[in-house]
Amino acid sequence: MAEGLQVALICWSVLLIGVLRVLFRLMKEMWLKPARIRSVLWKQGIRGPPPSFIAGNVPEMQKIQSSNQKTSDANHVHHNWVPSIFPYLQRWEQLYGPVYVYATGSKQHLYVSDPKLLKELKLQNYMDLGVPRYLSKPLQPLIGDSIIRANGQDFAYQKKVIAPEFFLNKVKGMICLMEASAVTFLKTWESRVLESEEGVVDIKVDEELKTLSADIISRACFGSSYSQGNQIFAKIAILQEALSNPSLLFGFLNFSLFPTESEKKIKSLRKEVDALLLKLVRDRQKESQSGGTSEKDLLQMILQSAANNSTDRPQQYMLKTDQFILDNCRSIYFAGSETTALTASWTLMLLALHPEWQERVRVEIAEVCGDDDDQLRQCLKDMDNLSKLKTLTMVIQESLRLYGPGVILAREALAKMKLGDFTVPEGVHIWTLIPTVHRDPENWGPDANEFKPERFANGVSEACKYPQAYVPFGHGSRSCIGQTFGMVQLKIVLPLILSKFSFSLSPNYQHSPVYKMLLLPEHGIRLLVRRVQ
Ligand code: HEM
Repeated sequence: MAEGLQVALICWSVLLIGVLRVLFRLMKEMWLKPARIRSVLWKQGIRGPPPSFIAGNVPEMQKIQSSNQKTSDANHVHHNWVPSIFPYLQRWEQLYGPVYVYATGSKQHLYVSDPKLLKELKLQNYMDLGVPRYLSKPLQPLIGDSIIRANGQDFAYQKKVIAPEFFLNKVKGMICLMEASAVTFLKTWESRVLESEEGVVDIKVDEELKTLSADIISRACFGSSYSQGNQIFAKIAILQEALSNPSLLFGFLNFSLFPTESEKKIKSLRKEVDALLLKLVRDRQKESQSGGTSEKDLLQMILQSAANNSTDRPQQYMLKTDQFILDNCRSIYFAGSETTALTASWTLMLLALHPEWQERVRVEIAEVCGDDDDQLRQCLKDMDNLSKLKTLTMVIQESLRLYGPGVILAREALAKMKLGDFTVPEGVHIWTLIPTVHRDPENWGPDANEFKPERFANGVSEACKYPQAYVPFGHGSRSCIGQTFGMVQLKIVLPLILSKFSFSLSPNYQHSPVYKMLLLPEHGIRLLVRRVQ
């Protein structure tokens, strides 16, 4: 009997110790650690909205968001739409200045829009500063463990393998495919305009340019197998849509014990995509082994590069070359396709609003490349001619300032680090809202919310006081690896479009930029398209 009591006592004690340990761990993660981080930041003079226990500032964020009525005036397109997407970030910036701290649950975030600190952020080493793990985890079905999600040594390895495939010398080799794809695409617009009664058609240009951009990236990735690539990318686009939930940003997701319908759909789409991609990879490997491929597309380059760099490959990729390739193919489509299409679409919307700039760009294209269609096509294949398109470059730069598709720069301090005079504890997430820094009147002047491409006449360094705060492609070691590819694509596609068509806003256009991982036009960009006289 006494023995039984003893055993029961031991069991209860073990259970109690277990429960206490779990409680202590929860307390540490939910309260002590966040409180310590906040106190470190607080002692350095960094303030912010007071968080509540467990939820942090989430209730306040939801309250500000829901009280923020979206004003959309169909007759007036205003470029200061920023308060409508993250109103709390703006409100807190007004209250606490360009550097402040806030919390979502136990996660501590440092908001930074001070240009001097942006410069410091740019200089940080990738070992100290990476992409937030909680943020990239839900995107795993899309980006896997690719370069977009990798941190530390893993990131360094992936960047070494992939980034060189997007250097200028490689992009030069892709100009012909960009041009060919755009010319084929524009034939459909030509016949629609021709067949219309009054020579004008109302087109949702963002939807259609998305198809063009996907076709270009598919040709760049898969060469002659691009039509299979297009099918795969169409499925990836659905996957991306299924994952685009803005609340991912702050990690306050709905928790469910069982997989939801949407999670099941995401899983099965991912399986389908990977099976199709793997077939392409296998076919290519077989062709290579039989010495039968002369393809120089991205898939081939990544296959070769992955093989050549196998000695310094991190352990987790030793047995997973296939996974490495699949993850990066999905990621390149995700990062490169819609971003470029959106930039082209917002640029056309701005040019539709500003016919004088539309005409200036058209005149420049004629001056550099001549009026004839064939002449233009030849001219655009020469990189030197692309760099002569100064007015077009200014227009694209201004469009990226006001409507850059990338909205958030997010980082996580992977170790305790120095940021200017501040010490940032490990685990802090650092945020910059790109459209806010692109509209800072202190940096850009009182006309910061106006479309004025002339501000870029002498380059970015002369356009504003702090050029480091112009970040449409991000900054530092994590900046966009596809910047050259994207810019070259825009400088080929836009001249081909503008030399043939003129644009004005459709009466059906409703100006409503929204955030869904990228800056999207909620109701599409509807423009009236006519043949240039
Ligand atoms: C106009 C077009 C584009 C814009 C505005 C754009 C913008 C951006 C931005 C803002 C980032 C985040 C950078 C940061 O956090 O500092 C990024 C990252 C990235 N972009 Fe782009 N991008 C464009 C086109 C492309 C293209 C064409 C590709 C590939 C073909 C590409 C591939 C990537 C990749 C792989 C990353 C992740 C880099 C990393 O995590 O280190 N992007 N891009």
